[in-house]
Amino acid sequence: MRLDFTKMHGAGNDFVVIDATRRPFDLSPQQLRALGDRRFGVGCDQILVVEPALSGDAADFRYRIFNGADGSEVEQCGNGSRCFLRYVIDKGLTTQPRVRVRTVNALLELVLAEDGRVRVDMGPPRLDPASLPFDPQGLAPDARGFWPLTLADGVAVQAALVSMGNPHAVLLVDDVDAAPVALLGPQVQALSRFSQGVNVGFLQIQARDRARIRVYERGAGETLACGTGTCAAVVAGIRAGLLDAAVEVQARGGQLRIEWDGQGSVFMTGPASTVFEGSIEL
Ligand SMILES: N[C@H](CCC[C@H](N)C(=O)O)C(=O)O
Repeated sequence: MRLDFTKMHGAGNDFVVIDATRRPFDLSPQQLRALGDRRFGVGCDQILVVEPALSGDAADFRYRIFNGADGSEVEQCGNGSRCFLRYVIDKGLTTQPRVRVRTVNALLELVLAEDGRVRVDMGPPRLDPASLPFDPQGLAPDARGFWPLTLADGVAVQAALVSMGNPHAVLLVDDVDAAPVALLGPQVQALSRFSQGVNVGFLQIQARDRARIRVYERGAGETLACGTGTCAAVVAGIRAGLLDAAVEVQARGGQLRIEWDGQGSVFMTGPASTVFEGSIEL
């Protein structure tokens, strides 16, 4: 089948976007993997599928998210949500600068800002282990909300556990450039306590309103940016008393602004870019 797509990125986290507003989405997991393959397909971190809202839903659209490396469907994608808004505006699927979109487990509100960035109400973080899910059996978090994890080789790490609709484990590091992301990321993901897998974030705090981050994503490996991972990391830093309520975070692919008042929604502001249009025979 021939498939038209749009290639986009949000701070370097890259996406293949598919318009399923006029014809039902019916790609198989192997077709999704073929699409996401960086050698034999288009290549992307995630595939975003834009669908009409269900009738009677408060949302204006639905959008589904699939990890590019393994075709797994996931609950949330922060950088993807910004690209989703850019896409529906540029494609004339909406004339509104403010759009509500339903994902698997959330209703997000997105606004196009004057400077072309997109601000997303990501909803509140969830901090109970069951929301990731994470099996806390025999463990308890420290006063800052960090849990002791023992990796397969006996190495002990401390991680804050935050759900943004998808699961995140956040480690504090002194220098993200020196952090052993490719080593620790898979080792944390391999823990059976994360029965649905986990995204592993590495947060370097530079000031109370400035940080750097790298994320080893579930179903994608290290990406140049991870919106939900950045939200989760700032929530962890605020809860630990290390960050203020508004933080500029530098990822390898770009910068995101994260705001959280300590109890309500997390707000993320950042870029969304279209790279090219294409079609592929799947
Ligand atoms: N790999 C993530 C989904 C994409 C999240 C990320 N690209 C973002 O911007 O939030 C997961 O399996 O939960």
